[in-house]
Amino acid sequence: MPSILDDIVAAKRLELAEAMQAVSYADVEHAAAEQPRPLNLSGALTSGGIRLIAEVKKASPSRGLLSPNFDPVHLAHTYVSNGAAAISCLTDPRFQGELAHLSSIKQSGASGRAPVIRKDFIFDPYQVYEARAAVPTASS
Ligand SMILES: O=P(O)(O)OC[C@@H](O)[C@@H](O)c1c[nH]c2ccccc12
Repeated sequence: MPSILDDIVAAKRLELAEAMQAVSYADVEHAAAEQPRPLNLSGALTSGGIRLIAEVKKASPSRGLLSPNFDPVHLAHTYVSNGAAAISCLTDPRFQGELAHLSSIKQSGASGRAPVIRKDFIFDPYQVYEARAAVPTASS
């Protein structure tokens, strides 16, 4: 019997195929390579004391809508201002996440204050390049 993860991965494979139709592997790889060097995540998490990764998450399948007035940029800056060591941004549609949330957080300058990472079901390097590219590369 397929588990929920099997269903999610099947859906993700379709989403990935669509994204690759819209932006080629070579283009997303190139866009990622153009980005400035990211902040050091492992350094941010090992610099002493309790280090927290704060999550930008609008909703979840188990809990429903978590943040009705969801503002990813505002949330990210609030987290950093209050001491978060890093920001994790959900980009999966089952969590009402979008790649655009990650992009807007990065473009707001938050990624200069703390490392910003993509939280999603990652199984292809293309998705890592998408996360590095500043502009949304998929029709999300
Ligand atoms: O809010 P929930 O439904 O309890 O989910 C938590 C956790 O499973 C979820 O945040 C998570 C863990 N790993 C992931 C990978 C991708 C997307 C989401 C996730």
